[in-house]
Amino acid sequence: MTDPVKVLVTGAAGQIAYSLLYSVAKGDVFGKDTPITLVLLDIPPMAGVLDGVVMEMQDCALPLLKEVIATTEEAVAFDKIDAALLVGAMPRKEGMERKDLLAANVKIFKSQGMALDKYAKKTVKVVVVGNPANTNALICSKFAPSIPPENFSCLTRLDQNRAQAQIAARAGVACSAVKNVVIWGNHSSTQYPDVNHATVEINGKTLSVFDAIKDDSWLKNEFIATVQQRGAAVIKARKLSSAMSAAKAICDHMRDWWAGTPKGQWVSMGVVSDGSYGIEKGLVYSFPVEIGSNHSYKIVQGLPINDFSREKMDNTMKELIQERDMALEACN
Ligand SMILES: NC(=O)c1ccc[n+]([C@@H]2O[C@H](COP(=O)([O-])OP(=O)(O)OC[C@H]3O[C@@H](n4cnc5c(N)ncnc54)[C@H](O)[C@@H]3O)[C@@H](O)[C@H]2O)c1
Ligand SMILES: O=C(O)CC[C@H](O)C(=O)O
Repeated sequence: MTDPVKVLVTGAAGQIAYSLLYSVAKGDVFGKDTPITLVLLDIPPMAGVLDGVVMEMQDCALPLLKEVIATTEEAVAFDKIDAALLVGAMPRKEGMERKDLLAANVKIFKSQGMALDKYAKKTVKVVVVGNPANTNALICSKFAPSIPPENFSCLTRLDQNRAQAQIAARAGVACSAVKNVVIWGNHSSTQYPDVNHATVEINGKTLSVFDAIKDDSWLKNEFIATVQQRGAAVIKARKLSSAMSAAKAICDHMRDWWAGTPKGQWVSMGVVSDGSYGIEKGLVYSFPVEIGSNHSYKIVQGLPINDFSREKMDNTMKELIQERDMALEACN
């Protein structure tokens, strides 16, 4: 067995963490033979709940789980970590836009960026889940200047999974038959789920999504709106934001980052823009990425972008520029 991977989960007393911790600790993310040290961070009023979570982790009797460290102090939480799953933040309530959370949540990510800079390994891989996830990741990276910007990401895999599932249901196939759906931009209602480069396998034949679905109007309207509004629909129905599906998506995101993507397939991650596809440099924008075996990703290059896509990609970029400016103001 290899050395344990030290994994921090913030918001560890919250609802996403309750679904997430078990999957991480049983080997779904870092490999079935990789021992795990789990670090759980939450705020002091949640210390009692955190104790209960630790008891349950112990009671799962998981062979890969070497140690659980529960804390309410960032200096302890971020110490020499290999991976950070930054979930802890306020969730949106019905009627709020995700950017309404910005002022409250961005300060958490400034503080955690500084803690990453000071205490974490320089190779740490960070996924920001707390909303507004893209802008929180940007702030986190900005306040951790000693860690390479490419080590920061935000979660848009939930949007990818939602898009894939919608296409699969419409085509009457399993989700695994749908490949290379792209989520561009912000994890918000301006995101652009793009199926122009995606394929569906039906009866052994690989078809474009447009040929498989044969309903361009649905693909250009209802499909996009459903994916963009899915988070809000879940909040309306559950009176709580998505948790089980979010936890699954966090596992998918970090597993692929750790182990790499299959040849010819890409996944969507919010990453720091290098200017690809005309997206302003420095924004944390969701792109299609291919990931190698050494935990390093490349933004997929050269995808043809039609006018319909261009408008939607620019629209979600504009929202991210506004969020960035508001966040920087809130941090000062
Ligand atoms: N990017 C995505 O796809 C996605 C999907 C679902 C939810 N989310 C977001 O994830 C976040 C968490 O959602 P949830 O449903 O688990 O919320 P929750 O309220 O159930 O749990 C959040 C936890 O974070 C803790 N917390 C608050 N401030 C903290 C801090 N400074 N350090 C550590 N912990 C802190 C809270 O005490 C709480 O226990 C929300 O912002 C939500 O909007 C993002
Ligand atoms: O705030 C929301 O829209 C819901 C939480 C989450 O971002 C999601 O997509 O389910």
